[in-house]
Amino acid sequence: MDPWPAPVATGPVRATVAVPGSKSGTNRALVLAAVADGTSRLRAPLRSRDTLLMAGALRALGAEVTDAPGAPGTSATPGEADLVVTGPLGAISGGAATVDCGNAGTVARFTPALATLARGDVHFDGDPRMRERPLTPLLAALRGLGARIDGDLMPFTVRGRGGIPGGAVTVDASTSSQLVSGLLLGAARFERGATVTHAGHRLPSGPYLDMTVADLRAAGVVVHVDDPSAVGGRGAEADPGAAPSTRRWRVEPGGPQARDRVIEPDLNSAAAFLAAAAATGGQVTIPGWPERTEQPGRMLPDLLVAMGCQAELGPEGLRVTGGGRLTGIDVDLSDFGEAAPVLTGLAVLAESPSRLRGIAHLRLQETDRLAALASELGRLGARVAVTEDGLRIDPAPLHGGRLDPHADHRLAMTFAVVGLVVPGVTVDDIATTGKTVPDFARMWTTMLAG
Ligand SMILES: O=C(O)C1=C[C@@H](OP(=O)(O)O)[C@@H](O)[C@H](O)C1
Ligand SMILES: C=C(OP(=O)(O)O)C(=O)O
Repeated sequence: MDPWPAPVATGPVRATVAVPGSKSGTNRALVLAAVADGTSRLRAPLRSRDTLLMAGALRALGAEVTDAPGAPGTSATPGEADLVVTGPLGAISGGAATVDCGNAGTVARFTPALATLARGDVHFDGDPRMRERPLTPLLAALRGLGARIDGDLMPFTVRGRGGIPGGAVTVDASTSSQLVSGLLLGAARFERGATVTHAGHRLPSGPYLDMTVADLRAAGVVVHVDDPSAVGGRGAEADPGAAPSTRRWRVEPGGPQARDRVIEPDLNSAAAFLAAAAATGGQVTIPGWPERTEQPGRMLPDLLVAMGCQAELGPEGLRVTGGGRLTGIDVDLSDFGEAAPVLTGLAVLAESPSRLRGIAHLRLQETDRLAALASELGRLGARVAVTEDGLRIDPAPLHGGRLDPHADHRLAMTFAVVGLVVPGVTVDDIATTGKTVPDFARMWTTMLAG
């Protein structure tokens, strides 16, 4: 396929952009609904590669997942249908099932625990990259809770026996918070629930663990969380002198209950559109921006303000106004690594250097994000250096070039942002954005048309 010519903004971008639902919210809600006894409804869910893969996985495991007309006004995307889920999963047809995880970390890490509840063999596989992403600590922990699993990495097979005893287990989630979420989300269906202790040198993406706990509690599951300040920091990067981070969760057996919930807009998906305002000195409004949320994207307004923008949350949503000049930032993104690509895109346009820290785990995501950002933006003349735990970006004059997003949705969106102000940027495989933002290219053109 021909590369996508990133459109150049002819002036400051001014637009209101309704972004689709949260990937993390949709996939947690799907999992909890599939494990619950009864029928749940998700309003304004995300329909993208990652959530369709999740729906497919849950169907394979015996849940019913169907589309139903949505109530007007609930979705940022007009006409978007609800998802109706009937659980509990467990009955798999023919005694065996296959789960395709694609390159969705949430599918690969959240569904193996559910497969232990089914009766039969469940084979897991995914994109070539998913075979390289961390899973071993999760599979070892599930074995510790009583599961039978063949394999330590993808592909692997869970030999489901209709349930597992559960109990206490320790897992090193330094490479991904999803390794803990994947244990907690199924644990209420284990006979004795689960007590999960993280022991490792860091725990990235902490807000996603808070989201997991909040969603479990909202579905009626009893979860106890040890005070993180009492047991060590979280998000702290590996430092030989630092105390290892420890955190513990206890999920009691029982539940979750079926429920009806509205999925928030995906604040990570909003990032590229807000960055368009920052890059061009324009103004972009995201309707439906929540006043309170577990999504780490709540940090975006402050990050953009630190780079020279104004941000205001009002009745129309979050409005970000670019200041015309961008300043570099020095920030620890261990809680919010997903912001790193787009912030790097802005940092290469900034007048002063930037330092993004606390994101060593990005090496293990959709691609090695640190290496790919440095090499691809380097093709435009940008000075992006990989450090032990992140990136250092120094100002440099930029020119056009052809960029490969390495099958990473956030890299593709980042390159679109840079292309707004650097003529001659083309992006291979812009459709890779469909992992979380279906129709990104059309949304981008519509934004530019105001
Ligand atoms: O639990 C979740 O929904 C997510 C957790 C994070 O993963 P890591 O902990 O691997 O960073 C995040 O990057 C991912 O996009 C979504
Ligand atoms: C890291 C990400 O995804 P995944 O859920 O596949 O880990 C992401 O969306 O930035």
